[in-house]
Amino acid sequence: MNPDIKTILYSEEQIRERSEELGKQIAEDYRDRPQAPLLVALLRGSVPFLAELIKHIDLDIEYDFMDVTSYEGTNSTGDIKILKDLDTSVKGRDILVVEDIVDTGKTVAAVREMLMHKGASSVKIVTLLNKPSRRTEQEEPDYVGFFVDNLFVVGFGMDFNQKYRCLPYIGVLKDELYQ
Ligand SMILES: O=P(O)(O)OC[C@H]1O[C@H](OP(=O)(O)OP(=O)(O)O)[C@H](O)[C@@H]1O
Ligand SMILES: Nc1nc2[nH]cnc2c(=O)[nH]1
Repeated sequence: MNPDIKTILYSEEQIRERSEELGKQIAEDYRDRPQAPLLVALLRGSVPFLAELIKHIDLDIEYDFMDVTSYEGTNSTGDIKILKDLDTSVKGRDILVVEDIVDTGKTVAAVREMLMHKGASSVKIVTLLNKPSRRTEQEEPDYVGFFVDNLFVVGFGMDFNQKYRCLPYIGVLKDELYQ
């Protein structure tokens, strides 16, 4: 275990199993749609979850990336900036936004609005973690891996000042490191 980690909340195995359940559920829910969904993964945090999830969605899906950010350290600035937009057209498509965590909900609220504005047929959200205690927007993800309390978590894509994204599990840092 990384020496900076105080507690592991979800292990690699738990994440894999839950991603498999979510992938199967998503495949079932979209099976009868005329076209398979376009997965829109939000850089950078969602990459490990996207990689795990797509193994388990037995449909002819496509994926693309957007990079939007609002965080500095552990604080949301509330100001969403697009750093990279999609290369794929969303017009008339069912979109499934892939997130590592929904916290205040500001990121998914802004992305949902942008995608609907560009003519998506539907926008749903799949997130590995849901932290409803800090929600400020009326956003409820459609598919949730796990719930977390009001803790700043790292690992499996999630960073603290760009560190710890590559840990294969989700954990909490030792108190003295959150400065
Ligand atoms: O619900 P919210 O309060 O908006 O927070 C959730 C967002 O915060 C993190 O992104 P960040 O902007 O840190 O970018 P990253 O994915 O590159 O780490 C995370 O990946 C979510 O996208
Ligand atoms: N790494 C990380 N990023 C976040 N963005 C919003 N909430 C969190 C969190 O708990 N951890």
